[in-house]
Amino acid sequence: MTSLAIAANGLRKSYGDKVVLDGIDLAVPAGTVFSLLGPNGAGKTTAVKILSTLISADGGDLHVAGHDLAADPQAVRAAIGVTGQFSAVDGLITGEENMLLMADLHHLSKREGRRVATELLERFDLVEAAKKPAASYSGGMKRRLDIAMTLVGSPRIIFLDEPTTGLDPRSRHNMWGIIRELVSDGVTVFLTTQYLDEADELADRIAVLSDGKIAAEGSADELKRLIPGGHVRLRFADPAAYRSASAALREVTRDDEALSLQLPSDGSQRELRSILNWLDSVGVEADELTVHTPDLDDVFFALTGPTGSTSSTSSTGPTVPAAQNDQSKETAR
Ligand SMILES: Nc1ncnc2c1ncn2[C@@H]1O[C@H](COP(=O)(O)OP(=O)(O)OP(=O)(O)O)[C@@H](O)[C@H]1O
Repeated sequence: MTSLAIAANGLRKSYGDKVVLDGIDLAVPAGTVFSLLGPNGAGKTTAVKILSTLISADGGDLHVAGHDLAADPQAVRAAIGVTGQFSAVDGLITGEENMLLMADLHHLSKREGRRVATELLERFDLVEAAKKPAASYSGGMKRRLDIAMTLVGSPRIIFLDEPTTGLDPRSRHNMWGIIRELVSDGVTVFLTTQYLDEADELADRIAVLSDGKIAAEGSADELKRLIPGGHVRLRFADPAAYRSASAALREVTRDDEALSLQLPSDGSQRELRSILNWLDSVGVEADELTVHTPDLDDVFFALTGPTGSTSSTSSTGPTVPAAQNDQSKETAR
C-alpha cells in the first residue's frame, strides 16, 4: 500500500479516433492538492470522470485510495467525492433538504444526518439560507452547498472540476479558503482549473495537459523555471557602483536611467549565491536585488501554444564569469 491517493499509469481514453488521454501518468500523494491544467478540451474533465468512476478508461493501471479502479470501483466510490461542472444541487428544494437528501444517500441515520447537515451548513456559512430554495442562491453559495453535500460522506479524496469558474473574486477567495481547510484536515484534492493563479495559490503539484499528454509537471515554482524569461535585477543608487558592475558583467541588459542591470537567471538558490559571491568578489554592492520568475501564464502559453507542446527548457545561467558559473541546473528545493 502506497501513500499515493491517486496513482495512474498509462491512462488512455479516446472518443472514436480522437485520442483525449494518450497514456498519462499521475501520482498524487495523500493530503496534497494536485492541479490538472489544460486549455479547453484538453481532457481534464475526462480524467476526472475516469478517476471518479463515472466513465471507464480504455487502458491504464489506475488506483484511487489504494483501490484498483477497474477491479473495485465501489471501494473507490466510497472514498471519494466529486464536485464541479456537473452540480449535484437540486434548485427546487432548500439547501438543508439537499444536505439531508445526501445524508440519506449515504445511509446516515436521521439523527446523524441532521447533525452532519447542521455542522456543514454552519461551516460553509449557509445557515441563514438553509431554509430557502437552492435556486435562489448565488453562484458562490451554490458551489459552497455543492461542496458541503460532497463532504457529507466524509470523503478522503475530493475531485473538484473547475470549482471557481464563473465566481466573483470574493467567492473565489472563499472557495480557496475552503480548499485549504479541507487539505489541512488531511483530504486530498484533485483540482482542475483554467485559472493559473488558482493552481499557483493552491496546488502542491501541477500537471499541464496538452495534446493528450502531460507536457510538464512540478510545483508552480519548478514549472516557472522551465521556461526562459526569469531574471535577477540589480539596482544601484551609486552611479559609480552601477558602472563598475556593468563593466564587469558580460551580457547583461542595462538600464542606464534606472541604474539597474538584468541578468538571466532561474532564480534558484545556487544561482543567487553565485551572483552574490561574484558581486562580493568584485567589491560591488547592489542596493536592491530582485528575482523575477515567469508566471504560470508564461508557462501555460509556452507549453500549450497554438502549435501544441513546445516545451523548452532554459539553460541560461547567470552571466557571471565562467569560472563561477559552474552550477548544475538542478533546483534548489
Ligand atoms: N462523450 C464524449 N464523446 C465524444 N467526445 C467527447 C466526449 N466527452 C468529451 N469529448 C471530447 O474530449 C475532449 C476532452 O474533453 P474534456 O471535457 O475532458 O476537456 P476539458 O479539458 O475538461 O475541457 P474544458 O476546460 O472545456 O471543460 C474534447 O475534445 C471533447 O470534445
